[in-house]
Amino acid sequence: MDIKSLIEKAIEARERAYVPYSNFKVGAALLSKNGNVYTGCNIESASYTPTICAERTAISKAVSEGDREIEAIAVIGEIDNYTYPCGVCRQVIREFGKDATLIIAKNKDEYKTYKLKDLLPHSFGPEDLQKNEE
Ligand SMILES: O=c1ccn([C@H]2C[C@H](O)[C@@H](CO)O2)c(=O)[nH]1
Ligand SMILES: [Zn+2]
Repeated sequence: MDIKSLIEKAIEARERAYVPYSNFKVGAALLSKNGNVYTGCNIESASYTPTICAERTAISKAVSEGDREIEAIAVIGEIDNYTYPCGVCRQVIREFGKDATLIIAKNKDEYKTYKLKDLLPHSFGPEDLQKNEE
């Protein structure tokens, strides 16, 4: 799965966003270390708080299928603008993809790539809790 194909899957998922409140569609496509792709869109709620971002929808699909390791995740929000994952999503990506690559796309041809650690420096993660158990 190349980067462009992953972005195209994120764009397709974006079309399925359920966003009656913000009208801001976001799509994500997660490539697992096993080579599987899981897509996600944001899903809003009339009571607002239960809203789930596109990234976490994709991660929930992967993890609930037993695929726990993120190789890369592509994200696209507003077309022709870069939309970066919110802080909550960065933390959830951290849980399953300490070394993940984030692909932030404007459209199918223009994107930037980052390592999770550069978007969430000095992060707290599962290993930090395990140290406590020793
Ligand atoms: O990276 C992001 C940023 C925002 N949203 C969603 C949440 C909400 O539905 C809408 C506006 O914040 O965009 C995502 O899905 N991913
Ligand atoms: Zn988010």
